[in-house]
Amino acid sequence: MLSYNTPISVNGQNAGPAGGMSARLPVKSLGNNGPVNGVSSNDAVSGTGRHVGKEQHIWLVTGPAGCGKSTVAKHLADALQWPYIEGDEYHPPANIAKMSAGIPLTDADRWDWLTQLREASIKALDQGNDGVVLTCSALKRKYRDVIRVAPYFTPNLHLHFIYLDASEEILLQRVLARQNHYMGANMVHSQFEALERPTPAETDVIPIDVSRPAEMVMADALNQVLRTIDAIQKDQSQ
Ligand SMILES: Nc1ncnc2c1ncn2[C@@H]1O[C@H](COP(=O)(O)OP(=O)(O)OP(=O)(O)O)[C@@H](O)[C@H]1O
Ligand SMILES: O=C(O)[C@H](O)[C@@H](O)[C@H](O)[C@H](O)CO
Repeated sequence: MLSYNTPISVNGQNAGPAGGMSARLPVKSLGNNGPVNGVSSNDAVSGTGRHVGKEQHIWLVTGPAGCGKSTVAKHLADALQWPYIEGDEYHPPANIAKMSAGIPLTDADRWDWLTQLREASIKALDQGNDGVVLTCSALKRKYRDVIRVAPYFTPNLHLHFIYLDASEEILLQRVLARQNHYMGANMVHSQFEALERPTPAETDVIPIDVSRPAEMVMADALNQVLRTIDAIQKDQSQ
């Protein structure tokens, strides 16, 4: 029986770094809904945006608290003019209360949140966007597998993860320096305890070293995204 504790094999989603970076945005018709927090459904077009032969992309920016998910995801969404979904905004109040109190979330606390994020990204694509960028810690392999269900039965939908990699010490410094956030520095260690770094077998994950300055990280992430999309476009046109 398939359970959330059983990693699902990933087939054919080769989103790893690829050659042929384009100087232009590689997507022919970029969606123009602009960055939004909390994508609402649009019944008039729901279901008509997908399955029409164009390539669509979900980019999930992942990593522990303070690694720079929001910073990178906003940059990508702005550059690509795609909707931006902030994963933290989808946590139920009970999860926020727990994290604010310094209590790490459990698997049970995260399942519905992950499913909602997956559904929200699909809604954004149903609205006709060519892609969507979302943030989600996705600390464990089985959490990433929940999102990996999104492109099932939809060959033109491509799911990619960016994993923002830095040491616990660096993230502790960044969270300590941050003001007015429910996730306190006391939570950073528990994030690393839960973390299962993506392995090379997870070929849909692009790791990015975020010990570097933010501008360098954002530029690297955008380059990797453009190269990956470009490679897929070329592959499809052959
Ligand atoms: N490469 C970087 N170098 C230095 N500081 C950074 C870098 N990236 C992000 N920051 C800063 O680190 C802090 C955390 O960044 P950000 O909020 O983007 O992380 P996050 O992963 O979304 O955090 P959380 O999941 O806890 O909401 C912010 O103050 C941000 O300005
Ligand atoms: O899975 C989790 O434990 C949570 O998603 C956290 O990672 C926070 O929501 C996020 O990082 C904000 O600090």
